[in-house]
Amino acid sequence: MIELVHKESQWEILSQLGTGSFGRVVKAKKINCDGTGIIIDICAIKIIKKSVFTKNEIEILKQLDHPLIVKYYGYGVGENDDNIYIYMEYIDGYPISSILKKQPKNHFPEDIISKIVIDLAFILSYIHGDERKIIHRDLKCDNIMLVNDNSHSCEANCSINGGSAKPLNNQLIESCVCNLNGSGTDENCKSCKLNSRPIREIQSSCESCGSDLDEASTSSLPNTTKSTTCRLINCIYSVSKKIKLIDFGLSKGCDGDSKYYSLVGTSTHMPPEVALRNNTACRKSDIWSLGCTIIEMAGGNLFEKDIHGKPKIPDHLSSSCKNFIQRCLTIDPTHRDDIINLISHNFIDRNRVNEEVKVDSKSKIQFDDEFNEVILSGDLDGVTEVVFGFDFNQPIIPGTMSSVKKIEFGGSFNRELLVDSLPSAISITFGARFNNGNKPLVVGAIPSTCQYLTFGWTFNQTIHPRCLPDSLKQLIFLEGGNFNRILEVGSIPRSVTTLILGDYDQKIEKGVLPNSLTTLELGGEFNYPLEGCIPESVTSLSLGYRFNQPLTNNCIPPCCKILKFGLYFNQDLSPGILPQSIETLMLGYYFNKELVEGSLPSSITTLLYEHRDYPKKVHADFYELTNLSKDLDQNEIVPLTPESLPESITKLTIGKNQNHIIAFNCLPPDLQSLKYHGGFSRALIPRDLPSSITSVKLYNYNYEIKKTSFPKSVTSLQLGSRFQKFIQIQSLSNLHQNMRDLKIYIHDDELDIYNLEDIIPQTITSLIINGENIDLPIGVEK
Ligand SMILES: Nc1ncnc2c1ncn2[C@@H]1O[C@H](COP(=O)(O)OP(=O)(O)OP(=O)(O)O)[C@@H](O)[C@H]1O
Repeated sequence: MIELVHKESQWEILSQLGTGSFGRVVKAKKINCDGTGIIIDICAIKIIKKSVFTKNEIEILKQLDHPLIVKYYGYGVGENDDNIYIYMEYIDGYPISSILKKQPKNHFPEDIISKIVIDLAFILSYIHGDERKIIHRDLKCDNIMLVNDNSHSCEANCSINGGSAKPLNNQLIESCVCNLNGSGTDENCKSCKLNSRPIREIQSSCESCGSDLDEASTSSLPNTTKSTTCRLINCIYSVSKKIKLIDFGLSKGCDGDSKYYSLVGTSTHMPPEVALRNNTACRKSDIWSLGCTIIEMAGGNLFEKDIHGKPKIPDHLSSSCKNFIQRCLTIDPTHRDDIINLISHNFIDRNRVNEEVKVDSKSKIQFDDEFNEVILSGDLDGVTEVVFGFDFNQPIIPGTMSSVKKIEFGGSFNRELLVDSLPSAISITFGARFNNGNKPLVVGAIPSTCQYLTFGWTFNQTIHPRCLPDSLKQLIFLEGGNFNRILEVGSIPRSVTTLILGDYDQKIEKGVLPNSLTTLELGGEFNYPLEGCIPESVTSLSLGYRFNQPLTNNCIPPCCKILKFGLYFNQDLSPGILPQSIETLMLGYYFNKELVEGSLPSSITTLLYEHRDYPKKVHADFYELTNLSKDLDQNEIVPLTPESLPESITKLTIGKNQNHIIAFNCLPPDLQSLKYHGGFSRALIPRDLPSSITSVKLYNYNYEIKKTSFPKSVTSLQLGSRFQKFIQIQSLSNLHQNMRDLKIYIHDDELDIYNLEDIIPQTITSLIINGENIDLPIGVEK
């Protein structure tokens, strides 16, 4: 790393941007470029005392190059002082925590929260990704800057409200240079026009239109220049569409999911595993902080905790937003979603579509199921989202839906889609009976704006090359649907990243699937060799229940991370067949081949073994399957052995086949989560489970629980299932003191909760019995 000498004479300090616990940040201009290597003009400089400086922040920053992350330029050692100067991109904007303070009720509207969360999800997936493996460790509103993009003006926005618009001017609210010693603004400074205004305080009036931002305060501005609707966040959001993440001072690189013990971060946003220093902190610790950051943006009080120690989720949020937060706030990090899972959560997905859809207008029309009249010109002017009910089956006349960006048809619609009938649609979803009036789609019927296209069960028309637009990102033929036409090269546009081919039952020729694909699901019936047909770009591949073809070298794409086989797959997995990129592997119920050492790549962290999925069509075959499983002779079962499970596995799910017994004392050494649908043939003994394990689900275990049955690391336990009730209830009192979450299934007639009062350990903070949440402590109402 090149270490420069920071010469004060070369820099003109323009203003102070902020202070933090490690130092201060200033905006500065390079006035003398003399070959020091720094070529940027204006930048932000973080000034830190050498005594508290670690190279950590710069080691991390130099690995990052992302439009939503502050850019790092270099660092210098003070020529005449004992400071370190970190040169970074100057971000013209505000920390969103400051903007929040000026929002009514200190919260952002949910649509703005969702935009910020989408950006944060992209940032986290970038830093957490395997190429970088970086944990930020201090995610919070203070460290997220809302960027003010001066290339636009909010003049139009403000003048609508009668304001005297002027461009946003950041200089106005930065503190005077007299404050550069970091001691706070100098009230006596003659040149300081801002007097003792706190550093980077956001004004209480909108800078753009002068309107009062605080409803309660009285403004000296005449009424004519006041805008009641213009709020700073709206002004900024109308001119800026992005955030930037700053402050990597506490960040850490992690190898794989290496753990850490240090107590770092901000207490309000700190995940339990960091507070407990129990060495389970990992990339998912940022996910907890993400949940807290959303609560912060939604005006929640992070000090208000529920009985599990989780911050309370504000009531006013939508159910999908609440669910998203709940998933971030899962106590046990092994059960907490990672960012890849969260990106496909409907809070992000729905809003990602909506963000693109609701560019200008807010209007949505949902018709009743009985509505079935022709839409005439002018009926839907300005409407951006239309949802038709079940009965609607009228032709769409070109010119009647010019503003519609998102459209969903109900079950009956089966009219031919005419060219230009949906000229601006971004998302189109057809219902169950749609088959384009039983004619092939013509070029232009699906508009060149369309990015998300879903066909229902009936659709089965040839898709001619170039018939679908190059704008398309996601193409879905529903599972169990009829679509089964041979796809030609060019049928699937080169822009598509997600393709779900419902029940497709055709061989796929080389080159048919474009290289843009990252997610591919080949439906239930598909059972053809994969060789050459799956593009190398695919990172998530799901094969349907019927697939059972031998795998050849390189037939699985080399960067594939998620690989799912369905029910019937039972082919040799010789070492090297599966690429070293796979992190999640699902092997179906009938998989019964020997797994030798190296069969499963050592990149796997999650293994679902003997998985039994229930796609619609499988129901028809259910009896066939049940009989087959009965026919399996115990001797024919190939057991899992310690050699067959790579040490990298942290999550293991084993299916229902009771004969698949593994040597428990040889489970992978870092295993964190075990879900076992089968039954044990003996009681657990102390060395059965590794001491890394935190979550155990035993769907069919009926031995007495001993004090040593579970290692002290286990904090979450499920005993029994709906079909296999747990009967050794008295022995639950032997559960150790670290146990927090307990889920049990017992016979209803044994269920007198108050009898459990003396049995369930007091340390349990979450108790679910037969699917019901039980209020704790038990017996309080007695
Ligand atoms: N690149 C930048 N451009 C503009 N302003 C910045 C930049 N970096 C930091 N700031 C401002 O300076 C403040 C302090 O920066 P930062 O959070 O990086 O410092 P810190 O000493 O690490 O703080 P903390 O106490 O949160 O760890 C930020 O809240 C922000 O307002």
